[in-house]
Amino acid sequence: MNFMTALKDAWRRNDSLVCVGLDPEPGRLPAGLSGTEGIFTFCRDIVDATAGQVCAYKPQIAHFAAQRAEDVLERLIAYIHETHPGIPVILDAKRGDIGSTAKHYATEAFDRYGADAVTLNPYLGHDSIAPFLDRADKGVILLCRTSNPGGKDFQALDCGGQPLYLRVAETIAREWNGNGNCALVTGATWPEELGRVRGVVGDMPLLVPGIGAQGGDVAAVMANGRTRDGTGLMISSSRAILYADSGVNFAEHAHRAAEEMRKFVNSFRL
Ligand SMILES: O=C(O)c1cc(=O)[nH]c(=O)n1[C@@H]1O[C@H](COP(=O)(O)O)[C@@H](O)[C@H]1O
Repeated sequence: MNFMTALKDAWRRNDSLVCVGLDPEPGRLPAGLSGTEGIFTFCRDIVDATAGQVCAYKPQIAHFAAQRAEDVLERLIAYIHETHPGIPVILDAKRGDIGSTAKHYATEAFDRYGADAVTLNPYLGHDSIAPFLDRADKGVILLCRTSNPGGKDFQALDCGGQPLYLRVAETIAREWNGNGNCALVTGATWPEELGRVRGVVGDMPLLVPGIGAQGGDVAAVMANGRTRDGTGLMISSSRAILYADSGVNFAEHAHRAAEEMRKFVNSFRL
């Protein structure tokens, strides 16, 4: 199914703007789980426990690749599609390279891993993103104003009277979104900037990491980022949900943390 349609359906069906980030850390797996099989079991149990609470999942590729667990990532995404159909999977890979290489990254994300959307770095410009944009059924989620402290080093630089991140947002909304498959990353730690981005991109979906472990403010994100119909956001949290508890009942605690976050976000929806 088309990523944008699947996302809108999941917002409605699960009444949720919450995205759970799947960032397995070998040193934080619950007792009894280890190795690449432990990573699969951990992520699978988190997914099964939270599938009713989310609008998307976002596995982060380095957390798998660093453990030589790319095959686990492939299996996990296939598992999500089979067991919880209709929940879009965003591969967080932040790719960006010249066109001839980018086409292989597009094949990797969409055909090897079977992701519905991928995060990308727009720094190399339009031709580096074209192989992804051409996949009209897939989501192309571009870094705009990232959540980390150093995000401002380049993103806030003056670009003809406006910060670079706003110019990025405008260009993507006006010139790159011919297939209607673009979204932007705007960190929860910069809610005012997120509001400025919303002001120039209309109803384009925003992926908003930085809630939970990075201390982002849900109320401010909602006030500045939600669209008129109370959607438009994929508010992502990884560590605060995955590691809500390290005991044998980790999945139950993850369920509770995701449900609390869903309800808290929804309290600011309309
Ligand atoms: O693209 C991302 O997902 C991303 C962009 C950004 O600006 N900040 C950011 O933290 N992320 C990712 O979102 C996740 C945040 O994890 P937590 O801080 O544990 O919720 C990590 O996987 C990051 O790589």
